Amino acid sequence: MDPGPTEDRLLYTSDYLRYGRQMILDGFGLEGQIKLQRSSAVVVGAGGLGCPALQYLAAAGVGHIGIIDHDKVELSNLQRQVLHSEQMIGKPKAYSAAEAIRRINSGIQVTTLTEMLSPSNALSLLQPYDVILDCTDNAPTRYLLSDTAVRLGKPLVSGAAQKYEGQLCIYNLGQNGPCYRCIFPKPPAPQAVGTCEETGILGAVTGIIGNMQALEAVKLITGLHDGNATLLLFSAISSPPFRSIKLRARQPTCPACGQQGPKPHIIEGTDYVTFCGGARPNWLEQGLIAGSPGERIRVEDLRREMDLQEQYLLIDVRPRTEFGICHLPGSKSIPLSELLAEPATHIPAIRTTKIFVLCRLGNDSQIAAQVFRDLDPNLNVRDVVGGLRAWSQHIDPQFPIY
Ligand SMILES: Nc1ncnc2c1ncn2[C@@H]1O[C@H](COP(=O)(O)OP(=O)(O)OP(=O)(O)O)[C@@H](O)[C@H]1O
Ligand SMILES: [Zn+2]
Repeated sequence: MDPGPTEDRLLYTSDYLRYGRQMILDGFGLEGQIKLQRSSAVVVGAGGLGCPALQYLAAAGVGHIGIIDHDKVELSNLQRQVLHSEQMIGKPKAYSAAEAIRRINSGIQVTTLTEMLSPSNALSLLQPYDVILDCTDNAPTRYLLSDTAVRLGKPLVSGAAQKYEGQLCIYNLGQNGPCYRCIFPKPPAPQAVGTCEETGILGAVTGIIGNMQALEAVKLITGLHDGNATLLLFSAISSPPFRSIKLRARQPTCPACGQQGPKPHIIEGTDYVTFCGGARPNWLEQGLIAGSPGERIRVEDLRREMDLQEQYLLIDVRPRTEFGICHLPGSKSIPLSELLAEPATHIPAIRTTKIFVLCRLGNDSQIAAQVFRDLDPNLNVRDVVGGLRAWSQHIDPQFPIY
């Protein structure tokens, strides 16, 4: 039985072995390990970025790790959210991640929170931690985290990843480091930011950024960080894949961290969703309610039309890559982007009695149907409500949802 640390043996005996490989590094040493052990870090979002970040923070021996995530594990998460497993589908991500990192390191304290971070709880939930990691996926939470980090005077290690690309930055670093608002004073339009579900993401890309978030946190805690704020840009398909931009200093006029000091009640008084342009539309629901009835067709009716053996044309307007994943038999691929670029070239091919336009969720198909109507008002065009997702839900459960 290891009696535990003493005055001249500051770690458990087994911890000298466990952490020896990093303790022998110049600039790290026993001192670095003790700093890690006495430190705390909170990871907001236990998804694609949060999982690898948590894995390395736990393995390195950060003494207290907080995990905040309100979501549950889904099958589509497992491609990149590497702490979760098939057995954990349906369970809260915070618990799943906590269990996984406790298996890696039983010597650390792990606190889980299954609440959504919001203006009313952010200060109290993040206050106990030395370093905050932003591993979330939406603009309102990014601004909220930044304002909270400024108010609490803590560094915010922020990661983002989409498609083949990633970004990494530490905000509110030291005395002069800018906050997220300094660099991005205006949020992007809600329709300009897609979720991983909409835009796609390669798992290893989130792995790279999430690992680097853990690395930056370890550097901050152990004093290895040089204190310079830079924005690191990564693209898996560019050469070279990494670029680094030196960030300007804190903006004197910034409402969060500027010279006037934070605007009073900036956290409590901000509706972050409205600030970021309002709630993102629920595309699926929107697809189910928009449009006039004569211009739309439900999947059940499409099925009947297809069975009638009459002439019809079924146009799938998803990108070709998605068409290549799965499509309905007999459907013709005309990607929306190609249709919008050169509408007229597609018109001769579609002079058929009935034209049905289809996409993944039922939104792009509405745009495409309108393009056809604008080209020729006599065309009998209807878009398929709810798209292929609805086809899978109501007609053919074997048709893949992705
Ligand atoms: N305000 C918030 N409070 C707590 N957790 C948050 C907040 N905003 C986002 N998250 C969490 O951040 C994580 C982001 O990870 P990621 O985008 O990889 O997962 P996802 O949302 O499950 O992905 P997908 O878009 O494929 O469904 C999610 O688990 C999400 O629940
Ligand atoms: Zn600022």
